[in-house]
Amino acid sequence: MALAAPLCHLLAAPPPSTSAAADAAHDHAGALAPHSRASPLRRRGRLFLACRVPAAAPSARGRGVAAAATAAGRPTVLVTEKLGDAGLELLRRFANVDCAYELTAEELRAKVSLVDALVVRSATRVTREVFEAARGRLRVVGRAGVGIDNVDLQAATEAGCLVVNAPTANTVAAAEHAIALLAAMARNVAQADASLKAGKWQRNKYVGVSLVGKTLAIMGFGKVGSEVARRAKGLGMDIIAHDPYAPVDRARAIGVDLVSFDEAISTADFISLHMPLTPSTAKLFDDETFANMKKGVRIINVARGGVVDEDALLRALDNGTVSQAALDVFTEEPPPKDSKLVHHEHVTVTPHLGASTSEAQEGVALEIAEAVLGALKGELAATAVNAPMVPAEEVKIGYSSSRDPDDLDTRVLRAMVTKGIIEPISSAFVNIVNADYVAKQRGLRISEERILLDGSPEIPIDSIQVHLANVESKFAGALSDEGDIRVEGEVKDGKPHLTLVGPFSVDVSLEGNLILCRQVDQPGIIGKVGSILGKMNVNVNFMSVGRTAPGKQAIMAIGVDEEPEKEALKLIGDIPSVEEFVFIKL
Ligand SMILES: NC(=O)c1ccc[n+]([C@@H]2O[C@H](COP(=O)([O-])OP(=O)(O)OC[C@H]3O[C@@H](n4cnc5c(N)ncnc54)[C@H](O)[C@@H]3O)[C@@H](O)[C@H]2O)c1
Ligand SMILES: O=C(O)[C@H](O)COP(=O)(O)O
Repeated sequence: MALAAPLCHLLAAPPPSTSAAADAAHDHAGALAPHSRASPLRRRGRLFLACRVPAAAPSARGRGVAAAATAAGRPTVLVTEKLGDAGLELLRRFANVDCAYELTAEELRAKVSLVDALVVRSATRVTREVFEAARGRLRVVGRAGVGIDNVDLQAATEAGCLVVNAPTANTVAAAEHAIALLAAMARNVAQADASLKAGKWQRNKYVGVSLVGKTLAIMGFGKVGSEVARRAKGLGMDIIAHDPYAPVDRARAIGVDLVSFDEAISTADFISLHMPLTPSTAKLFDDETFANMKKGVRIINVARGGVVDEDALLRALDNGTVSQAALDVFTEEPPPKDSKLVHHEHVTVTPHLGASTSEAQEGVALEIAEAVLGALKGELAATAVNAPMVPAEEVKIGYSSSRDPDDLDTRVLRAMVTKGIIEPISSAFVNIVNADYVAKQRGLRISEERILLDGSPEIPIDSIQVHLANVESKFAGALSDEGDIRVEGEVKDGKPHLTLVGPFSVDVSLEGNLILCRQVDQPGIIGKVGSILGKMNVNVNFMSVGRTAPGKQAIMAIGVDEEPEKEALKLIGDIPSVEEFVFIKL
């Protein structure tokens, strides 16, 4: 949001330097350091911030991307695996696209610092080292498919890089492949095909088993799992499913019973795996699990090789617990050439072809191209897998709006408030992706409140209030006696304006250079400050004055075109009635 970050930035004070960036901020502020005679400069206090925001205010991230795109030309997208033509064409309309397949890890690290987005499928390992090598430039990783186990999401989040996937376009393809493997395995299609091509005619050897009336357990009743269930029902199979997170109603609606893990594995004739690879599903199918299965069970895996302990599966095949397996995915891809599992006579294999239909690949490519381009434009991606979804707690942000609270997405605003608070006091780069993570890491916990107004729902947010405890302020005059800082702002003609600082009303455009000066209200101060700036060749582009009461405390907000010399700031500070001032570059 255009306003939230500058307002918070305005009030956050850099601590003693703890990093290179903080050092730089201090050095920069050396000539510009907050100055006060009357009170300690950095008082701890509470920040209360309220600002008005118009409907059309663009997101800060969006503006940043647009600005970057304008300054540096089109964004660059690196595509490291084969992508459908329609998706590539779409990407090429808005970005420079570098298709570089089969890169080594080293080559990927070398390229990634030169691109704004990276598009991968399952073969590219986007590791922490890749995000580190990107050195902050990489803004989006697009996974042209579902599984994101090849992307280090934690490292992406820490680097402020959004990860988006294409979760729906290959669902049917994967389900169809599971059914193809199920039928092929039951009827020994692959083995019989190889035998006949080798000149043999082995009708007795390849007697299969029927599917009708058999129990199929779907492990992971998500998009692919439920499509497999529908299709298998059509084959006359009885379907049970295990999924700790699947809604019972959805399963019931397609005639599937959700059962426990133990019941599923111990009663099924066929087991089809459709859960993601996560730390909790890794090697879920191990010796113990196989031992609890019905003797002679048949297993299909089009999910991820890593959910199965492949050595344990081999043992289960050898001892007859598992009579057949059909595998599209492997722990290591491609699997070693001499893999006993791949060469096992009771195992049917395909080289990770679940998503490989021309229809699915075109769909996935378009889905991911749209998501990546949207993310590069600063839009909130619906398929983001690491954007913050859960509000943090403690610092309180209130949004006054005429919109239904459910129709109010505040992630960008929350991120910008966090950015305004954290960036000036650290070397962190904060954006929509990592804001909650960085805030939590630094002990800044945020809660949000929506205040419903009577008005037009066309205007998403009318005002924002932020309560922030235990921040330090560069400008002690903004602190109330209770230790709160109150700031108000409003966006006028698309520009953020500061309208209140603590007890002082002002009207200041939050752009460019700003001197905030607190003094005792008396005639002549404006002239003195103006003449110092004039003598130093600093052009004043606006000035706004506010006071608590005649003759009491007053504030001057002065917009200046040039950054004043240290000497000019010192002279302002030396004016007897000036109690403190701060120079801010916005
Ligand atoms: N072989 C391929 O080419 C191919 C193609 C598409 C998808 N996939 C893989 O299939 C998997 C599923 O894809 P999807 O689109 O259905 O995803 P999905 O997110 O819609 O479904 C996954 C389901 O697994 C469930 N789950 C999570 N942990 C579980 C556990 N411990 N036990 C049981 N269920 C659990 C989730 O609740 C969810 O309902 C993914 O790993 C994906 O990568 C492979
Ligand atoms: O998770 C997926 O979408 C599938 O495993 C497909 O992977 P692929 O894009 O490498 O074919």
